[in-house]
Amino acid sequence: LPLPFSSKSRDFSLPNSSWNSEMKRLYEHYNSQCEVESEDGEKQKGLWRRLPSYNRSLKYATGGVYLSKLIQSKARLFTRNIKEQGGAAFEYVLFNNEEEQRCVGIFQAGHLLEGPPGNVHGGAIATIIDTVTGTHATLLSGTVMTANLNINYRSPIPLGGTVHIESSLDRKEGRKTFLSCRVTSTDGSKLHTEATGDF
Ligand SMILES: CCCCCCCC/C=C\CCCCCCCC(=O)SCCNC(=O)CCNC(=O)[C@H](O)C(C)(C)COP(=O)(O)OP(=O)(O)OC[C@H]1O[C@@H](n2cnc3c(N)ncnc32)[C@H](O)[C@@H]1OP(=O)(O)O
Repeated sequence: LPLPFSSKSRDFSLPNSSWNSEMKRLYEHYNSQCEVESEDGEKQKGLWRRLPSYNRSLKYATGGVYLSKLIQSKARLFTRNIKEQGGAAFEYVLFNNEEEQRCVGIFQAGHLLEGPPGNVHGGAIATIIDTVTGTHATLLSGTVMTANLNINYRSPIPLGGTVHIESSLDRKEGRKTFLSCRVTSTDGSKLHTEATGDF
């Protein structure tokens, strides 16, 4: 596994007591497809892989940028830095399907992410889309940055609710990777957000 995915620190993408039933159900849906049992009872790699998630990536930063010891020790990943008890902000887990070049995020939006009354802030939605597509682009193409993220907000996401996020590869052009992303209700019937990203 690439370095950011292989740390020994706490893995934030495992179920915790703040997860609602939809979050747990979808987690189980994908997690049960990460390992399959063959006819002779052997365990085999499945279609999906759960991606672990840690609260810091800076200690892995390389290159010539000067990072003070203070920043190095205090830096935390934006989506994993809320000290309050679990469930207050971003609860999410990502699963990758390498064969189909699809990456799925299951996202439960906590009470600290309010924008319009009772609904999730558009910036928080952009953040989780950037996280899913950015991670997907990294898995597909190695080290990348988000160059462009285009978002259409179609229907509000209720605060406290769980949504299904799916990123898929549109095309690669030289060193550019183009992805599409859809945020829907967990049963897929309601479209919340559509986005495209260039990395
Ligand atoms: C994605 C990272 C994932 C990491 C995963 C780690 C493991 C998991 C751990 C934790 C998961 C968390 C995951 C979080 C994910 C968050 C990701 C972010 O939010 S990244 C921060 C926001 N992005 C910036 O700050 C970029 C700022 N911009 C730049 O640095 C440059 O502009 C850059 C690198 C994007 C391009 O600069 P140039 O100098 O390399 O290249 P030039 O020549 O300008 O462009 C190359 C080609 O791209 C097009 N291009 C450039 N900018 C574009 C734009 N805005 N829109 C469309 N095309 C653009 C150009 O037209 C050119 O195309 P032609 O080759 O000519 O065909």
